[in-house]
Amino acid sequence: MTLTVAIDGPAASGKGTISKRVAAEFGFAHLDTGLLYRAVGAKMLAGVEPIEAAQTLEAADLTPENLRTAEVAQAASKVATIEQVRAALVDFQRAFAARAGGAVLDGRDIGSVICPDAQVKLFVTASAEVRAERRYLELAGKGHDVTRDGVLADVVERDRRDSERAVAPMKPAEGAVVIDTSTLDIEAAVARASQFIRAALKT
Ligand SMILES: Nc1ncnc2c1ncn2[C@@H]1O[C@H](COP(=O)(O)OP(=O)(O)O)[C@@H](O)[C@H]1O
Ligand SMILES: Nc1ccn([C@@H]2O[C@H](COP(=O)(O)OP(=O)(O)O)[C@@H](O)[C@H]2O)c(=O)n1
Repeated sequence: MTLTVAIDGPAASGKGTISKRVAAEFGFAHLDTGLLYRAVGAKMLAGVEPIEAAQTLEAADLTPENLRTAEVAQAASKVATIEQVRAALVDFQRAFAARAGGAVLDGRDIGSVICPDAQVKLFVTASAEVRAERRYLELAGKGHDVTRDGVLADVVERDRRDSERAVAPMKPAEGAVVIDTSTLDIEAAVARASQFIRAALKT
């Protein structure tokens, strides 16, 4: 069967972690759509015009390690406000979602715009302070030169830009279940998400 799981939510809420884990548990393919915007953002920082970058994006551009920096995240959220950038990425995401065997996509507009018919829609969130602390530990652990205040400011600024933009703003999709992970560890958050997928598989 073709089951689509849409997982949206703000920066560092844990949607990627949940997506990877449930994809492995249920044998679904996983697409981190944030990487598409990060790749376009990185190209803009390298001097390429963002719409052109989105229209010519290739698999080889999606190299997670150099894209997971605070600078690229900010650039991603800027290019993500451009309608033609978003439009250039729609077909790829929808084709991925329609894969036989099931797919999990995580991002900001998956349940609202990319896959409004997804059988499972989750909106994973947590307080800004909790999310910033998690992202700080992640980046500091990888040796990035970051401060707690700097990471919190980045997260708050991106959330504001992502939720206030005119095109495909971040928001819980109609029918989405909100999972607040502020007081949930990874195991508990994944268990919550799995429960909704299991229920959808039974229907
Ligand atoms: N429920 C949780 N409790 C504690 N840490 C978490 C939890 N979920 C995710 N993390 C950690 O927080 C960081 C950000 O998680 P990630 O899944 O990358 O978020 P997102 O995809 O929403 O940006 C990672 O280092 C991850 O291991
Ligand atoms: N479906 C998506 C995914 C990401 N994005 C944008 O891309 C940026 C980076 O996304 P991400 O998911 O990699 O960011 P994190 O939540 O991992 O910090 C976001 O701040 C959004 O501006 C989007 O607009 N739509």
